[in-house]
Amino acid sequence: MSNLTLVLLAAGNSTRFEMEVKKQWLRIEDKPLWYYVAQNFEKTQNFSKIIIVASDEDITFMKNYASYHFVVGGTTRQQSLKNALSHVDSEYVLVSDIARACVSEELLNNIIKNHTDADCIVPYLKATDTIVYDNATIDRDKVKRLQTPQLSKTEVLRSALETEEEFTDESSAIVAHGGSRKLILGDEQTHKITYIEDLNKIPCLEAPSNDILTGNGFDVHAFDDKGEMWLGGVKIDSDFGFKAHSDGDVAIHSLIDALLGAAGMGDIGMMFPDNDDQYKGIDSKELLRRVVTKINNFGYVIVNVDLTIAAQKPRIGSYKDKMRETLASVMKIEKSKINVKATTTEKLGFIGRAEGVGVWSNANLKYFNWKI
Ligand SMILES: C[C@@](CO)(OP(=O)(O)O)[C@H](O)COP(=O)(O)OP(=O)(O)OC[C@H]1O[C@@H](n2ccc(N)nc2=O)[C@H](O)[C@@H]1O
Repeated sequence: MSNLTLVLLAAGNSTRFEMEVKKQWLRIEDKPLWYYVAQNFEKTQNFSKIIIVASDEDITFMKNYASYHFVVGGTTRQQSLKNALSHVDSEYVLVSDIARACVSEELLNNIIKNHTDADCIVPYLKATDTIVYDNATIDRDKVKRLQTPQLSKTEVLRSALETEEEFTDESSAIVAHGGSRKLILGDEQTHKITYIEDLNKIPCLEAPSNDILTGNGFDVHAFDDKGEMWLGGVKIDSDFGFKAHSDGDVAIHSLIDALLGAAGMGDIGMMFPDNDDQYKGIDSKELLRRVVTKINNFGYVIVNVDLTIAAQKPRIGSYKDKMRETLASVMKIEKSKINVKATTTEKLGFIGRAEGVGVWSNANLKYFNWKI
């Protein structure tokens, strides 16, 4: 059906999911959930356009995976949908939530088959439990639990959403606006992922892959004949510091690049530009904290990290343990997963001439394992 646009809503902040990882970034094998869902739809239908609605930050990373049409979401599902609709120019639009991860080809074809029968085609499930509404038992045979995807006439949906009233699905807005709705039997497996325990109720989702993702980082800072020296998150007893925009902790900068590298998220300067005043003099442990939060939100878990600090001075042997403790606390991992090495360069090169310090780092990540 070539006059049909797919809109996938993935801008939710997963508040009820109550996990560090945002549900759209859970891995199915090695694919983020949003990508897994989009590819499944793409396999079953020839859409005129596929629009993914997500946050700015997510879109930056999503572009690593695919060249779909990305639209920044709004503060509510309805606003996100309106943002998407401004990019829809096909006669019909199919709207689904990424959280409904397992939409069968049969259900999708059945929705499409009925697309001319009403302004909105909606899958529903019957209510099998006794239903009490506002303390009164009601006739459960009249209760319909609506699901997505829902297929709407684009113009009908667009005008139905020109309202301040918030609706949790397209068909309710359309019916409230005087439009028609056709209900077709839905599918239990199109269950919406709202809580972490929902994941084990959905048979189509494969566990995350056991891949280990490796990244490396390298950074250098020249000595400054003034200021404090911070290295590995620890204050070094020294009468000289590093030339830098931040606190100059070259070990943490190298470690950040290794973490971002393993996650495929670019480098430290992209995330914290060294000409941005907000980072002037910043404690690099705060930068590391933000990077760890981001990689956890995007579905990664730190396995281990290893740093090599190349410096003719200062001697850091007595600081290593404190560095490991400090970094473990910031990264929320065991101290045993952090190794800090030090070496001179036998007086060779700029490091050997004690002009500055260079640090190499490696980091290993794995995917957050939700399939327990
Ligand atoms: C921590 C921060 C923030 O305060 O500054 P410092 O305290 O080190 O100065 C920065 O994140 C520290 O970023 P870092 O990446 O080490 O700085 P630079 O080496 O100057 O690179 C800055 C940006 O320029 C880009 N870059 C660098 C070298 C190059 N030949 N081409 C580039 O395009 C890099 O991708 C990086 O994103």
